[in-house]
Amino acid sequence: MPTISLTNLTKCYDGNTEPSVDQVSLTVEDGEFMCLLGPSGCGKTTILRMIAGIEHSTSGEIAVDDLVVDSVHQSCFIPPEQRRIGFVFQNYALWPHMTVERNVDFGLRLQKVPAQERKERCLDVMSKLRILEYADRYPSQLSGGQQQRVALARMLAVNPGILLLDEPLSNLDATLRLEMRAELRRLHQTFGTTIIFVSHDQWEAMTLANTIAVMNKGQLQQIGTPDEIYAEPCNRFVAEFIGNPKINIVDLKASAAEQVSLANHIRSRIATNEFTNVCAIRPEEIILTDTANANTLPMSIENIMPTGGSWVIELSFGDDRLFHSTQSRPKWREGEQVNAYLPTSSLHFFDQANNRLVLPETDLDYSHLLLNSASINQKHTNQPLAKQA
Ligand SMILES: Nc1ncnc2c1ncn2[C@@H]1O[C@H](COP(=O)(O)OP(=O)(O)OP(=O)(O)O)[C@@H](O)[C@H]1O
Repeated sequence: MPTISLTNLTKCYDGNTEPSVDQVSLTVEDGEFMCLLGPSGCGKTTILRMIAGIEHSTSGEIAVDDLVVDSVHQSCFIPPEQRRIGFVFQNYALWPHMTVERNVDFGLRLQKVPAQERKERCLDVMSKLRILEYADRYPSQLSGGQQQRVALARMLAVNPGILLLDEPLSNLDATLRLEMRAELRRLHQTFGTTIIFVSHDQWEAMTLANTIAVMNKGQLQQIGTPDEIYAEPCNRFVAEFIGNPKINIVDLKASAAEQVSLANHIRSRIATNEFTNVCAIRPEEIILTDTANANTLPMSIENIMPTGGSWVIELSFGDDRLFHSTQSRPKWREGEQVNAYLPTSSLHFFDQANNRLVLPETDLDYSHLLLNSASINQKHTNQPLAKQA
């Protein structure tokens, strides 16, 4: 299967002041399942359309294996039909007057594949996608998920080296989406096709892709495995975009020196420097305990929100709010005090330009913050916390 390389790929639509895709460079390896992930309007579909050849680039280059398929600089543009790339759109546009089998057969007929081979390939792909029993039905007689599978079958029948999927699950309900995700994973394992998948749904991207490319405002932010992107976001945008509930952000520069705040205590325990702007911690990384120790901070439980199988707990410390998430039923009630541990290794730091900073490892020792409930009740008075000996 082919490899796709984008080098400084840029697209400026006529009349727009900002590029929709801005100097994007990435490689999609043979057999990889990559997801382009980012908020609406960040340029994901435009990249897909340029790879398919439906849109011309403004500058930069697209190569499939060693063959340049789009480069203004080299005056080269290979038309879509010669790229061996299949494209499944958000609305999968089946031919309404053709049966399922005729729809699946469509691309093979265009390629003038002999009748017997066409029949065999259609049967094979319909059976793999479990739509054989609907072969004689028309699209209007199928559910959304079944139509989706027909659209995929139509693409796979022509055996494209590369499959481009533009939010193909966006029109489906939650149950069907889940089924189709499993279907897509199976499909990728069975056919080994190189897939580029566009989504603005981080859950979809994390569960499906081998590699995620996070985009924002036309620019590539980070590329890596789902684990890498989650565990080591390269900037604040990626940290906040990935993760549900969202990562907690503590502005290290916001509070006055004498204020009771997480910022002050993190700053007093970690060797931050003048570049350190914000600290972040994922909700599930906060550990809550009954017993205070040298490494815990006293917090109040403001809210406990069940989300079905897990819980989100809103905590307060002084004027700061943190969200904790857990899959264990909380044993505390709203209004109670709890001790929170923020492991040093779970803290992320970002500079003024919002880029990730790696600070020297320091133990977060909160021993001077071991407060009794009386002192935590002072939280809204902005009194400095008494240090324990
Ligand atoms: N034909 C066009 N002419 C002018 N601007 C366009 C055109 N197509 C897209 N754009 C602009 O380019 C930017 C990127 O659009 P694109 O559709 O690639 O984003 P996206 O990340 O796929 O968004 P979504 O998730 O909403 O589909 C947007 O600001 C959009 O308005």
